[in-house]
Amino acid sequence: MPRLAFAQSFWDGYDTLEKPVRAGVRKAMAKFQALSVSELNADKGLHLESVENARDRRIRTIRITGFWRGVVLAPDDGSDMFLLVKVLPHDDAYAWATKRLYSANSATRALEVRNAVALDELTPLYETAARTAPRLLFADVSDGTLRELGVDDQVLRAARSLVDKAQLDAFSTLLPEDQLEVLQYLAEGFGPEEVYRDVVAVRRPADAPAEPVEDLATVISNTSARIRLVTGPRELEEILEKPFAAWRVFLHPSQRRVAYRTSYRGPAQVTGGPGTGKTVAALHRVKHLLGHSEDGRILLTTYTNALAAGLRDMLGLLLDDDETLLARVDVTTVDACANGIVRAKSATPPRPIGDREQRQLWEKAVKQLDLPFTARFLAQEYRHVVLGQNLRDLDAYLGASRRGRGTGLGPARRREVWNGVQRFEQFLRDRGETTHLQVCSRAAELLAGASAPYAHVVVDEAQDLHPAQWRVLRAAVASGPDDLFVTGDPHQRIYDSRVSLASLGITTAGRSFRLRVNYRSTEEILAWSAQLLAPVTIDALEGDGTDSLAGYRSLLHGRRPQAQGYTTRQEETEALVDRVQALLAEGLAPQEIGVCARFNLSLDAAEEKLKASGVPVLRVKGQIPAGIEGVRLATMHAMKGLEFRAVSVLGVNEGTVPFAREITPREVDTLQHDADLLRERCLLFVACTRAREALSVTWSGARSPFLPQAT
Ligand SMILES: Nc1ncnc2c1ncn2[C@@H]1O[C@H](COP(=O)(O)OP(=O)(O)OP(=O)(O)O)[C@@H](O)[C@H]1O
Repeated sequence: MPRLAFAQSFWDGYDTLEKPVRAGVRKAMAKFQALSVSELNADKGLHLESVENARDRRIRTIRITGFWRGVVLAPDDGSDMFLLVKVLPHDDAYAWATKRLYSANSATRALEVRNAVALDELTPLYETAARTAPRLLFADVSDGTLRELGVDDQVLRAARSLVDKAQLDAFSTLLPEDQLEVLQYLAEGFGPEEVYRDVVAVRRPADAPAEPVEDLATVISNTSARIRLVTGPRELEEILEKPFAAWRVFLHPSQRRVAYRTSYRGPAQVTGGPGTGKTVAALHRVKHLLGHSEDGRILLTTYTNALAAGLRDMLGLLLDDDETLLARVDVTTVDACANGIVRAKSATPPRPIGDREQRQLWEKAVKQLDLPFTARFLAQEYRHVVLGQNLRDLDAYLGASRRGRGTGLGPARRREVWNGVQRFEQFLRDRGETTHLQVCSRAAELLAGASAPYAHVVVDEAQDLHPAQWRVLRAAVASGPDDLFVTGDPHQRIYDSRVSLASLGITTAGRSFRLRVNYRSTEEILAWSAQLLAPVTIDALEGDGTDSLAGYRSLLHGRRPQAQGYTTRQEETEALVDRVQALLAEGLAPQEIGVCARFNLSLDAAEEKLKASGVPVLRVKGQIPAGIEGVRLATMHAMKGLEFRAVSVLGVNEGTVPFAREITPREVDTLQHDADLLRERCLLFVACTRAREALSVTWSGARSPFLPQAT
């Protein structure tokens, strides 16, 4: 009986195939499970036939419907594994099949595919131009090194003709996958040893023999990052029936390496730019940890309730809704977790108040005590210094370091601050209220004296957590192997939190990993968005040193983002309506389009105009109800964790982005001023990186100073 495997390329677009075509795929695939190899070859309906002039003699087509064909790689070496690689309309299928060549990578031993015809045609043209170029892209890397990294003759020749990264990008859809990645890493300036470690070693089977084995079945089973083997009819039915979420099955080797590492000796950290699959890695880690022991409980946290709801759904999908496993995982925010811990131990449940109410109490304290500070200054001092360091009395505050604060405070001034703090806390007690961070401090205290409730804690969106929240997480699990698994991106810090994880008893040294391949957005969207952060330095997730987006890239390509200014808000809104209409006409579903702005207020006009032109809309506040049609309208903060095929960011005006009122004046506190600006800049970055295929950024009047000059 033949065996069947699916290449990831098969799923690109599978979900958008029409029903009869999908039914045809199911019928054809069932034959691969029912017939012998010779029966398959003889089957009239399947019509498994070789392709004339194909570069790869193993390429076959099969009949799916009258008009659609499947492209299959068939074994010619006596092995029995068939690989379904594409389903396309008849002519496209033949055009695709003729040009492709599959081969085993000599270093990773995985199956790769290239457009051999296009490479042969283009390389001589680039070679001619390269002869007069002052510098070649891979001038510093020897042929020997490239070969050790798996680069073969045809790719070597192409690589030697490239002068810059833009040309490598132009070749990216033609080159074999692993070799392309090697070249991209080298082009980003990584040394050959790093490339070997991060691209080759993670894929190469541990027991790979010295000489590559060429039989198709072995090579296919070496390619788990891109190929899925089907083991039985039920599994076949399942993968063709369920909407296919590639992230459940195909992990990038760098994701697999971090998520399925048997055990870490202590806290582990995974960083990476937007869309690099950090959330996916965190979910797979939970799956791995569940398999580790029979009964340990796991806490999976993220920043907001809406994100937690999303994580819960994804975990259900990953664990096939296995109730026993799911019952062992608490998926929640740190605040909700802390609240539960405090509630369990006290007569009255904590009643945390929001930022606005806290601001009012600070104002009242300033007024009553006639303090020489603004309410905002006190609130920040309380957040960053008092709660940040968990200072409990005046002496502790008088002796505390105020690192990160931009104004010096002598002892007399500190006493005044402390009076304000006491008054603020008194107001809360009098009202029977508290704040989320106070609840966290209390929860950490309660946990300190008890046995830790969790065997493992997995943290997503870690960049936004406050030290008080980290204390809860630290206390929720005993220090030791696999205690904390933390994912986050410091470029996406949109709440004003500063932490040094080491000072909180969380050291990830030697257990820090980085993801670099973006699965969400096109390279054009990434490159454009990354420019927004080019002028600034970003502190590392763990609080020591800095982070960068070096090597961060996408394998997807598409149109360039549009950035456009308008004279009036009305014109900007009208242009938005036209853009949305055009996207809908292109075939996007309304819910695949996201529109966002700095404030809810700015979205009102857009909502009204879109509705008036007959476009269904849905305002996103918190969790999105599944299945409701409508273009999503959200603030930049609410965009966190979401993604859309097309995103329009509106009102990127001077005074709005950054929002002038949220920026501490430089003369009040220079460091806070810079931190506020950085937070707003990151917010714009987060909004833009939610786009998968199309991004448009607009403003009316003077544009935001964050937008690059060339825009
Ligand atoms: N191995 C994979 N195969 C296919 N798709 C993937 C893979 N990993 C991630 N994705 C997809 O890429 C997108 C981004 O993944 P994810 O949300 O995990 O990234 P992230 O790094 O957490 O992003 P952000 O920091 O921007 O929130 C999602 O649509 C996810 O399904």
